[in-house]
Amino acid sequence: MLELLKQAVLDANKELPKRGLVTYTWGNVSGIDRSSGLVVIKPSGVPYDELHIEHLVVVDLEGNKVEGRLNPSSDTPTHLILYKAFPNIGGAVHTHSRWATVWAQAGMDIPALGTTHADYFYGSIPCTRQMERQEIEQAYEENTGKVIVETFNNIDADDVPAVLVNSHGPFAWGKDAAEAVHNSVVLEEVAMMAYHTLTLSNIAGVTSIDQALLDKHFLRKHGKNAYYGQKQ
Ligand SMILES: O=C(CO)[C@@H](O)[C@H](O)COP(=O)(O)O
Repeated sequence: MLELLKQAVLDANKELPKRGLVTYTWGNVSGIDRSSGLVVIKPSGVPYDELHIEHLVVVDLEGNKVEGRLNPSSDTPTHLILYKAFPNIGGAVHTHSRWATVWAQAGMDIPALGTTHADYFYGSIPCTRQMERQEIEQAYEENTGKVIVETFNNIDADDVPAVLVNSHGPFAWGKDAAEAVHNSVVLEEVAMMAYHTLTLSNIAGVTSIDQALLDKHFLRKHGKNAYYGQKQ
């Protein structure tokens, strides 16, 4: 089981540069085996074109290294907090993808402006609040996870599988590492579309997708029947 997970996490990490979501060693992908509670994650600082399966690091949910000679990603504490808080996810990804990072640096939620967004995200993609100096200076990566969970206090993480970390960049997740990367790719696309839509909207006056259209596109793709915006 763990070997299959390692291969899936390796493939997902290799997908990031293929999709143009990372430069150099930025970003990281992890996956969890829920039966054992073990997490496989990219090692810190290893270029993607040099990454091999034996480089991957295995940690438990407390962050203890179980397997691997390299250090786990510096963002490991963030990934672990997401796995603890969001029980249905099996994979998580962090990138500095350009358009999503633009929204994160501006501290702005990405509004749902069209059906491309609505097919994957049931509403705005939130940006976390700015962190306090102490949260930054002490255990930044762990506090990043905490502020993400705080942001999702009233949002179902299964319905909006992505977040923008203020002044930093996006995290996305899914049922496994591959789906987490898929959601990260779509996030980057809708971040660019939204930026340009709002730029044009000064003329067209567009502010948000019609609720019925949001319901129709999200709920039908995720096995829920829309009834005027009420999930059944
Ligand atoms: O966000 C950051 C740094 O700002 C990190 O995600 C790096 O982009 C990748 O760190 P490692 O996974 O190599 O430790």
